[in-house]
Amino acid sequence: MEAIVHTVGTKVWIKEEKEAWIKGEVYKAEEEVVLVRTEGTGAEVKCKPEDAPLQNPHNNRGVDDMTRLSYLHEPAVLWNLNTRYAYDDIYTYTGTILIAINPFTSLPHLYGEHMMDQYRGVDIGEYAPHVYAIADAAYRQMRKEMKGQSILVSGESGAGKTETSKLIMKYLAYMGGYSDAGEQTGSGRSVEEQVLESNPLLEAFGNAKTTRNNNSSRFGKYVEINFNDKGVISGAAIRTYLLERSRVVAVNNPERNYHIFYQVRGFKQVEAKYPALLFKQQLDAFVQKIFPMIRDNVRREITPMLNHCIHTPKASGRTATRPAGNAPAAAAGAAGAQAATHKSWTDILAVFDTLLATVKLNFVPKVLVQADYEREEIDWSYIEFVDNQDVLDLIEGKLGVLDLLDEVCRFVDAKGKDFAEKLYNSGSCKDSRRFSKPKTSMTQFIVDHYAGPVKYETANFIDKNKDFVVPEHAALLGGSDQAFVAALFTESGAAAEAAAAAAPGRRGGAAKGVKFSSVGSQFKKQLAELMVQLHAMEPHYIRCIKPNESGKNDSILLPVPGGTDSTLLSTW
Ligand SMILES: Nc1ncnc2c1ncn2[C@@H]1O[C@H](COP(=O)(O)OP(=O)(O)OP(=O)(O)O)[C@@H](O)[C@H]1O
Repeated sequence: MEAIVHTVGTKVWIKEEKEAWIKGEVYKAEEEVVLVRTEGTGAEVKCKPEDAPLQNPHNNRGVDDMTRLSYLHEPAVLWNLNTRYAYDDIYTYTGTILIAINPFTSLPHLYGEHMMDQYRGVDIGEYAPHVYAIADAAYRQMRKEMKGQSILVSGESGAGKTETSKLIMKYLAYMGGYSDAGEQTGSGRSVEEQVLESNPLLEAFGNAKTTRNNNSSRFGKYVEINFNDKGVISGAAIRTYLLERSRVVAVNNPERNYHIFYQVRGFKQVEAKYPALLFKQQLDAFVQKIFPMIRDNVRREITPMLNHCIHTPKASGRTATRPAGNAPAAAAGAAGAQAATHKSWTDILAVFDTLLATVKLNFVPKVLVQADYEREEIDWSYIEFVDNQDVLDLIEGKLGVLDLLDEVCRFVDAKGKDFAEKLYNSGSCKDSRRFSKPKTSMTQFIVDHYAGPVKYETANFIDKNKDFVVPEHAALLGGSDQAFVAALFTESGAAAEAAAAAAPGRRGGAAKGVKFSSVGSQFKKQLAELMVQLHAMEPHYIRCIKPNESGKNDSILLPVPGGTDSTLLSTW
């Protein structure tokens, strides 16, 4: 860090309660202390020189690469992003990392073929920062070095990851299009068409309105696009991570269930009200129209299930397991008909998972199948991350938070407080400097993440971690006259696994040799797998930022001085 030199007249930043940082000018400077007059209010502030970071030379539009800032510190970064955002310059580089600030409004001048053309083959930095520039750099590097590239898109919920990923996919489809891959997949549609068409399908079954985002993806996504040696798309695969399945049966107002329920219900309402309008159109045709990529046989099996879900009588009373809103209430089933209810739920869960898997299978070219087999051979031993290691140890290490959660989940009557107690008493947690117990609570715990401490409420952890099907349900579905449903619970052996997994819990303790399936353990495995893949590729980074909580294209919400919000309460 360069020495901070303050003299009379030096332009600086001063921390302020409401605005986070305001501009000021030094009017008296001593070795240990400076006196600053703030801009606008004219307030006089006395502080240490290091608490008055220097302003960068005047520039009304900010800089498009933050490594060009003479002074790189929090107020400089915030000011730069804020200034650019005011001009709808939502993209900014920090070296080769792209920062993308959600505009919360359509900016058509930024996208489309004419813009793709502009960024084609052009080095990063030559034109204004753009997501196309990152996609282009990855594409060109792949061709030049003949090496796999990855683009990591990160950010909090509602920051714009999904939209950014779609823009990348469009760009890559544009660059690597015109293949004859339709023949290859046997679907009559080219791979790039299928890649793009997969988005509405995945969003229908995997996205829902939450308090943070009206179109929140409730699963992680890894999209793999393969190119041949001519740079033409030859195949694609989508791997999904941890779909939030509990949402299907339990949603809290004002959140909603998965979009598909509302889409199909909308169709049914129109059909009921205007039968003449729809004429001979059926739900099946509707599903085919909006999701052309679902194979005919799968669609024919899924459609009646969706129909059945929509028509299951409304649940009464059991709000805890009842989705909010009318449409998905059908998914909760009738309270009086418990078996039917469970059938509905598990049907839907099966549909969800299978649809996501179907999208994947539709794309998979033979090379990838082999890669999948090879994947099974990978040794999932611990992968070392240099950064953040102690938090990772705490969460996914031996006898860490996830291990202990699995232990507790093996007992049928376990409650959140039992889990909390286990954490408080376990050496691996209580001895970690990243772990603490809130003084007054017996159900919460705090993890000190790199961005600050987060308080977790354990109440829902147990239910959300269980990932097995009750044996009766597995048996019921395995015997279904719907071949599609039956196959899910017989061919894959899921029924046997589910029965085994559920058995110990039902006896009130863990049995020897039983394969226990939990969301936490899957998470660990999938993450390890992802890291192996990413390590083999050249990474590119895009950091998405949600500028404010209102979801409006007005301002960047500046952080309040004092750092992170230590009272944030998270549930899993
Ligand atoms: N580049 C963009 N242009 C216009 N609107 C955008 C853009 N990026 C994001 N948005 C808007 O912000 C909303 C939220 O973005 P998005 O769904 O991509 O967030 P996310 O990071 O994927 O969130 P989650 O983690 O909850 O899935 C979008 O539905 C869209 O309205």
